[in-house]
Amino acid sequence: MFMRPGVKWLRLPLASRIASSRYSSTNKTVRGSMLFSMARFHSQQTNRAPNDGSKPTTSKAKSASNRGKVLLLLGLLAVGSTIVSINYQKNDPEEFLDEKSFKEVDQKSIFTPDQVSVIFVLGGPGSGKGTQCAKLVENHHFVHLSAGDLLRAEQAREGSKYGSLIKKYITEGQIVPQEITVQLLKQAIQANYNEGKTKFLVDGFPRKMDQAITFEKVIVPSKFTLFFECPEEVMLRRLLERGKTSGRDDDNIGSIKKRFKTFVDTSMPVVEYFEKQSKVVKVRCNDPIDVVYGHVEAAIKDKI
Ligand SMILES: Nc1ncnc2c1ncn2[C@@H]1O[C@H](COP(=O)(O)OP(=O)(O)OP(=O)(O)O)[C@@H](O)[C@H]1O
Ligand SMILES: O=c1ccn([C@@H]2O[C@H](COP(=O)(O)O)[C@@H](O)[C@H]2O)c(=O)[nH]1
Repeated sequence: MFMRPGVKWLRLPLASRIASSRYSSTNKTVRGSMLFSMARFHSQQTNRAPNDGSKPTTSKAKSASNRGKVLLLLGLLAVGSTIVSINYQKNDPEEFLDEKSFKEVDQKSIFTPDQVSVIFVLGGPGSGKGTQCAKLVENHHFVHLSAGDLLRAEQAREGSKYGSLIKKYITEGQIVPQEITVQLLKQAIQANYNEGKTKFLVDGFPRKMDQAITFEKVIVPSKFTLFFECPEEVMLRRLLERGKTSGRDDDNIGSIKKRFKTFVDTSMPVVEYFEKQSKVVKVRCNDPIDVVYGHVEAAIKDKI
């Protein structure tokens, strides 16, 4: 019900998808121009007089008409091939970015990494992201932006046209369409930046490949990702405990199971994507809160 187009395609390794799509498109373009060259070559060949001194055997008119047909055929093939090439070029991650402004190829990010530093904080539901971010804020004066908190605030905001949609996605453990979340983050970062704040922990985001690509393209490339590794049974225990008082729509066993599945299927590919860029710092989170914080400090001390 909440599946969006392109999900299957996104399951393939990103690098190979980009590579294969670019390879195909380049090949098709090359093939298109090769056909034009072949047509030109054919035309040159048929216009040349035989070099044995004999007269051409066919009439001028017939030969011109045949040449015309061949050129037309080759021209059509070239045009068709170019169209195929353009369609191949569409088949890259940006195909899944729904909002026009997010698709603009030449769009520069609003901030450079020198102006604004963003650390993504990822980990399974209940792994302790929010808890550890609070400690980092105390000690390093980061601005903590939790994508989940921003969505819940938008859901609760009077007059929000997205309220019921957000509630549905959150209860189902699904990822809210990126346009909403990226926009909320963009506004929050911009507002803080206007007040002179430049260091951000973006918690629980990006949860899906399209978000990762859009955020880095439209707002700012991330510095690195802090990733909390935690066994599922530990996270389950913590969330059920939190659910006794949190009042969250998704801290119940039904939603928690769905969130775990979404985490594995949809969010882990994001971690793998950044890992390939050597931009992931992993922290073991199955220890008491202060011990985990010790791991966090040790892991990031040379990176902030
Ligand atoms: N190291 C820890 N040991 C025991 N309990 C913890 C630990 N870290 C966090 N908790 C508790 O587990 C619950 C979940 O923690 P927290 O809200 O920080 O996780 P989260 O990763 O931000 O979750 P979500 O993604 O669902 O928002 C909280 O009740 C918190 O107090
Ligand atoms: O980028 C995001 C982040 C979160 N969501 C939705 O919110 C809930 C709760 O997130 P927490 O980080 O656990 O507070 C999550 O399960 C998603 O449904 C999102 O859609 N996109």
